Amino acid sequence: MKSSERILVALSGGVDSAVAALVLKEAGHDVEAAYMKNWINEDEIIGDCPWEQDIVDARAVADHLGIPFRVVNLMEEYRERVVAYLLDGYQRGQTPNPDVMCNRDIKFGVFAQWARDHDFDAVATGHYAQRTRLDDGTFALIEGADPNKDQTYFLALLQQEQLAAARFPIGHLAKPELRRLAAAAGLPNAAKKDSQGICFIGQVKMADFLREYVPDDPGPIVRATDDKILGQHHGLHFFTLGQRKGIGVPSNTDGEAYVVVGKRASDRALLVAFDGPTAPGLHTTAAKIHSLRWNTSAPPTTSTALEGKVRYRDPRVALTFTPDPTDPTAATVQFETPQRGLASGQILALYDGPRLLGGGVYL
Ligand SMILES: Nc1ncnc2c1ncn2[C@@H]1O[C@H](COP(=O)(O)OP(=O)(O)OP(=O)(O)O)[C@@H](O)[C@H]1O
Repeated sequence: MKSSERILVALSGGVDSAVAALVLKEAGHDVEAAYMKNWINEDEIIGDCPWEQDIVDARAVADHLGIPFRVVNLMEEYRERVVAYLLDGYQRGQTPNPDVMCNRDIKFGVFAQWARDHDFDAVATGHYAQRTRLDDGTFALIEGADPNKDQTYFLALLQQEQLAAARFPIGHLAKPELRRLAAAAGLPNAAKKDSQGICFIGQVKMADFLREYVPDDPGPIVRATDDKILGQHHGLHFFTLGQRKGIGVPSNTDGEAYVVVGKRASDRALLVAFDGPTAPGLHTTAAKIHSLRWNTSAPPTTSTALEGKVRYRDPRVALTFTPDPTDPTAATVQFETPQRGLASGQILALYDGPRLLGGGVYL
């Protein structure tokens, strides 16, 4: 790495990417900033999107740091790559992860290409992840130093070329320390609340988004244990395996709550059962994975003991990874302990200790 690089910081208006820009600037890099604009922000079909305020905040941070700022319009690419994937997944009854795909295809895809085209050496974000150079000159991605904030899960599908041109300047920081740095530097958004949820919908709830874009497709709510019809739902796409909230069927008198345990395509039935270790279909020890991508140059070629995060914020769990001998993008994983609610379309991130190796999608 050159001692001083020309780096484009993806500035969201939030405090994490603001401190990312600050850290790089203080390290002597030639730093510029860009806000990515996505289509949903522009359409403003649903609710109150904070994107205009985010741009104001991002610009104020850039001004404060004295770095150039622009808005990069990626609405078309976003619609094609992330929103289409999201809607298609939900329509097929799956649980897609737009954040992971946004990172793979937009931030470290078209946005990174935009940066290359404009002579930047790298793109930096405010993700809590640590990138280190290995002896062979390749890069490894290690969990963020703050265990409560680690975001490597969302970077599970990045490949080595993407890591090579990525920078994560805040990965070594704990959030309280980052806030202190932001305040000490007088960053105008030092006390701004953390954003929640997926990168393009902002504060909009996924259910509201789906109501707008996916037609209702009603069917029965059926108890899996005895096939009793308990009610009606508006569409299977509103539900995910393991979901308890918003099913619309009351608990029984013992206070046992219903949980989604499956979807039956033939009659569009939402299958539910009382939540617990014996709920049929809720817990699994084995899963098939497809669309695997690795950031390591040596992905496992035989059955290998690894760890995995089955969802963001879950701890790493032990598993045996067995590659499909005929398809390098497919595998089977066997978990040491049963895992709850592994929905088709969700992402499995694969780790060797704190090092993220890659990830794939549940079949
Ligand atoms: N609209 C956007 N424009 C530019 N960069 C963005 C945008 N949305 C997200 N990012 C980048 O991706 C990183 C992770 O995004 P995420 O939505 O998880 O935000 P976050 O962790 O709350 O960070 P921040 O505090 O910077 O918003 C951000 O730190 C930022 O670098």
